[in-house]
Amino acid sequence: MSVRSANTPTPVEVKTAVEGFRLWPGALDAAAQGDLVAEVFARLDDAPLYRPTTPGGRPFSVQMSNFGTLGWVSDRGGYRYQSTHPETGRPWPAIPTMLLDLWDATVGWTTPPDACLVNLYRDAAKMGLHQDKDEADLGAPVLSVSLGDTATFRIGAAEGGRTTTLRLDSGDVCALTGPARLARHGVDRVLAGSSRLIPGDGRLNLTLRCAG
Ligand SMILES: O=C(O)CCC(=O)C(=O)O
Ligand SMILES: [Fe+2]
Repeated sequence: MSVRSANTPTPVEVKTAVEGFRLWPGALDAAAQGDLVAEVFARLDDAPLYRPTTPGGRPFSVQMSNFGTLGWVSDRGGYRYQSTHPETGRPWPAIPTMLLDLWDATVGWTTPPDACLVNLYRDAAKMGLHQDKDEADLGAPVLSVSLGDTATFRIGAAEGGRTTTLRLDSGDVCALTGPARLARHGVDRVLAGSSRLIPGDGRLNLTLRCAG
């Protein structure tokens, strides 16, 4: 198990407008980060990254794919989870065991995740403020792993009010739990060149969810 302090994880409860945003700074050491990136890219041969469009028809700046029995997709038909890749029609590859172990070591939620969204931020890609609310059980946490370039992440209450900005560095793991499960959040920018971890550069974000 390559999760640092997996037996006694010590999350930091980050003070934001809403309680329940937890951060494990440096949860993955350099070796674990390298292993995970290799596992992810091997699976992306089967489930290639693609650029979804919003329901309004605008392409996302982030490239996406998924692992697990369900994957998050967006197109003119709306946001939803489905069991196959929209471009290849094939089932999504399995979630890497390392990520399932990380889920067990951190969020304290006994049901394993069935969905892992892969987000690749290259160039000026970013993600606008949104809520994660397409999952069947909105009580289950969302666990997010950051790899590669540092992100400027913003989080606020479910509706309106002030937002808090923090940096997510490579190897950091965070979770939306409890009242923060429906917090608005997004990535304002990615600091290009802050890491050399990702083949072709950029930032890789993996989010684990109980979708179905
Ligand atoms: O890239 C990130 O850190 C956030 C990703 C995210 O919010 C999402 O995929 O719903
Ligand atoms: Fe999100």
